[in-house]
This record gives sequence, structure tokens and C-alpha cells, in this order.
Amino acid sequence: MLKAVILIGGPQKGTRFRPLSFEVPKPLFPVAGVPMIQHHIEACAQVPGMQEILLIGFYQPDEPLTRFLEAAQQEFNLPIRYLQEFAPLGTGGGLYHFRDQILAGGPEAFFVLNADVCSDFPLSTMLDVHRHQPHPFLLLGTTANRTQSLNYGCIVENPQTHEVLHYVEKPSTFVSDIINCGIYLFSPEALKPLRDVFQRNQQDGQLCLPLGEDSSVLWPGAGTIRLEQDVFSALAGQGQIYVHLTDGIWSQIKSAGSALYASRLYLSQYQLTHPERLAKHTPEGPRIRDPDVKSQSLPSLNQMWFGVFAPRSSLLLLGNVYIHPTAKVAPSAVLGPNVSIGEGVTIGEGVRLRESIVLHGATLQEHTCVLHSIVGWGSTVGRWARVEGTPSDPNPNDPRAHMDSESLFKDGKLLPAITILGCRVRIPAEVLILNSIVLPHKELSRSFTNQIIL
Ligand SMILES: Nc1nc2c(ncn2[C@@H]2O[C@H](COP(=O)(O)OP(=O)(O)O[C@H]3O[C@H](CO)[C@@H](O)[C@H](O)[C@@H]3O)[C@@H](O)[C@H]2O)c(=O)[nH]1
Repeated sequence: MLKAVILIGGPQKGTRFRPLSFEVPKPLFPVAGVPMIQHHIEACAQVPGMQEILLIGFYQPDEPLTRFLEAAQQEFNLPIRYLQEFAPLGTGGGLYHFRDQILAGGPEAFFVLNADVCSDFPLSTMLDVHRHQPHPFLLLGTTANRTQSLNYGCIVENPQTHEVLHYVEKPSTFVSDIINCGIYLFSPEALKPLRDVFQRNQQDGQLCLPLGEDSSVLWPGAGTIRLEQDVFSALAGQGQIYVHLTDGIWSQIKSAGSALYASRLYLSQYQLTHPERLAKHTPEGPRIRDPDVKSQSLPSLNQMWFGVFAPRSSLLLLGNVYIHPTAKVAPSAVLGPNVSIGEGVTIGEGVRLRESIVLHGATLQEHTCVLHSIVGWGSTVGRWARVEGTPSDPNPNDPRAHMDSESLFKDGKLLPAITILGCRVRIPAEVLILNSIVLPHKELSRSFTNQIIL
């Protein structure tokens, strides 16, 4: 019997995700048409013997989270519960605090997944590796280039045995090009070192108490455990931690730009895992062209952008596109590649939409052009307006490159990035919004370039 824990963090986390995290908790932000953590849950539910999935975090169990849990339980026919930490306990504190719930029923092992990663989650392979040679900790690792490796946990392995010999969390100088994916398989024994850290923290905290304070009271900081520094770094080289290397898809989801990139990865994976989620060609429905196939006659630039010069009776789709069944899309729109259209969205005639996410209830009026952008819930983009961002994808010439999720600013200036319209933003007709972030409920009256509109 197996379990899975998803670490979803809380409202103080995900600040790089603003303004999108104002509306829904970041783990529920839709990536490729479904909430970010639904991808995790789907992967866990497919592992034979999965008994229960626990979400651990410090969000208030508000309505969107509760509704999501109820729907997910029904869909996957598994108990999926939310366990709320009384305070942020770090990546390991919640695992120790809720150890009884995790170990209830005697699981053979449990997966631990960071919520803010996108992956093909090779969980069954990890389970095979674990069963072949059980150890307390099995980490999923991938490779990164030297510069980017500094943003992750870095792993030095024994290449023959795959034992983790050395682990440094976000080092300041190069340590290894193998990085921690934030996807683990732990055996029940893994909780013992967490207990040791907890007890050590408790003792250290008591030593710091002012004279006369009641030392039997639990020191509040004792509950915080950093899985990476307190456990992986401390236990590396002692035969307890192993790494399984993957070359499958993997990316962090820290910023809105990385959500767009993750959406592309998941949409391309849908071809294998969920073909039914991709909008398809039917005789009376959308026409699809693969943007990579040169021999096909692609539409002209004007057709691509405006779709008005060659009126069509069916929608033109380029590459992978997700369209929620309740969305209304005009037949002369041109969508894709990498487009996700949410529930109740309206897309007008002649709209051109690529590399973008359009969220629940938004409206793109006739002939708008939206590129490399996220259009927030209930926002409206007026006729002939152009909303455009700059892609911030990993370097395509470096197979080990990942997304840069660095700061939005450099030298006090907003770096060019995707354009984000917060919820219920109104963009008037015939304006240009370029490389900008528009906060929720703004009604713009003119064009903006490279600005955060507060
Ligand atoms: N329940 C809970 N979850 C938390 C807490 N703090 C963080 N998390 C969750 O734990 C995950 C890791 O969060 P961060 O602390 O922001 O770490 P990171 O910068 O993403 O780095 C981690 O992930 C990388 C891979 O994406 C790793 O490379 C790195 O080593 C580390 O594990 C996220 O899913 C986050 O929501 C907490 O106090 N409580």
C-alpha cells in the first residue's frame, strides 16, 4: 500500500506568481486546462496500490480548495485530504507533524511531491527502483547547466550505486549539474531523521529561552524542518539517500512565465496521456495544422494574425490547444500553438491567440491578437487590441537549460516578460499592451509598454 503527500505551501509563498495568486491559491492555478496539482494527483492515482493522497500546506481551507478536493476525490475515487499546518513548517515540518496520518494503515512507502513542479512524474519507475533496493530516501534528479544549477538543490552521486554522497541546497558556487526535482519516494524510516531534527531544534530552542521561561512549553520554531538542508545535506554519504535520474519533462513553476512554459510541456504530453483534452480536427469542427510540418500550406501572416482575409467555416488550430467544453470560440479565430482556454471564455471572430492562457470567463473581442500572455479571470480585451509579451523560455540550444525564474526587475527596470492581465481587467479597443503586468480590476484607457499598472 502506498500514499502520496503534496507540499502545497501557503499564501506567503508564490509571491512571484502575483497578481495571479490573488485570485486562486497558486497550486490551483490552471496549467494546460487543469489545476497545477491535478497533474500530480493524476500521476499518483495511476500508481497501483495508491491508497491516499494528502495535501499539506498552510492555506486556510477556503472554498476553491475544498471544492477542488471534493471534485478530485470523486474523479479519482481515492481519499484526498488537506492537512493544514498551524504555521509554515518548512518542507519537512509538515511531514513530521502529520506523521501519524501519513503512516496510518502501514504504507510500504510514500511519495512526496513539491506542488510547484511540472513533470511527467515517473513514479512507477521510482517505485521499481525502491523495491529493487529499498532505502529511506529516493530523490528524483535531472540535469541543469552550471549557472542554473545554483538555483536548485545540487546532488553529487556515486555514478555506480546512485547513492547521494553530497547535497547542497542552492549553492553559491558550482557543485554538481544534477539537481533535485522536488519529487521523492520515502520509506517509513525516513521519518526517524525528521524526528531527530525536531528534537534537536526543540533542545536548541530551549537553550535560547530567557531564564524563568517554562521549558516544557513547545518552542514554536521547533516544528520547522528544512528537508533539504536539515535532512538531505546532513545524511548525504551515509547510505540512506539515493537518486534516480530522469530525462523526462521537468520544470519549476515559480512565475507566471514558467506556468506558460509548463502548460506547453503538459499540452505536448497530452498527445500520449490525454489525447481527449486536445482540441481536435473534425469534419465540421476545427482544422488542425502541425506548425512543425513545413510541407503543409500554412496561412499567410495576415491570416495567422487576424484571420480575416480568408474567411473560414472552421476554427484553425496550430499545434496543441486546450479548449474547455463551455468556451465559445468563433470559427474564424486562429489558435495555437500552446493555448489553453478556460471555462466560459468567449473568443470573437478573427482573434489570433498563441502561447497564452485565457482564464475562466474572459472575453477576447473580435480581431484581438494575444501572444505570450495570460488573460485573467473575467477580463475583457476590446476589438483589434493587441496584448503581447516576450517569451522567457529556456534556451532551446541548451538541452540542460531550465526556466529562469529570477526577479521581475533589473536595475530598477521591469524585464521584458510575458504580459499578465489580472482578474477583471478591461482593455479598450485598438490599443497595445506590451510586456506589462496589469493588476486586477483595472480599466485601461490607452496603450502601455513595459509597465506594471497598479
Ligand atoms: N506544507 C508546506 N509546504 C511548503 C512550505 N514551504 C515550502 N513548501 C512547499 O515546498 C515546495 C518547495 O518550496 P520552496 O521552499 O519554495 O523551495 P524551492 O525554492 O522550490 O526549492 C525546492 O524545490 C526545488 C525543485 O523545484 C529543488 O531543487 C530544491 O532543492 C528544493 O527542494 C513548494 O511546493 C512549496 O509550496 C511549508 O512551510 N509548508
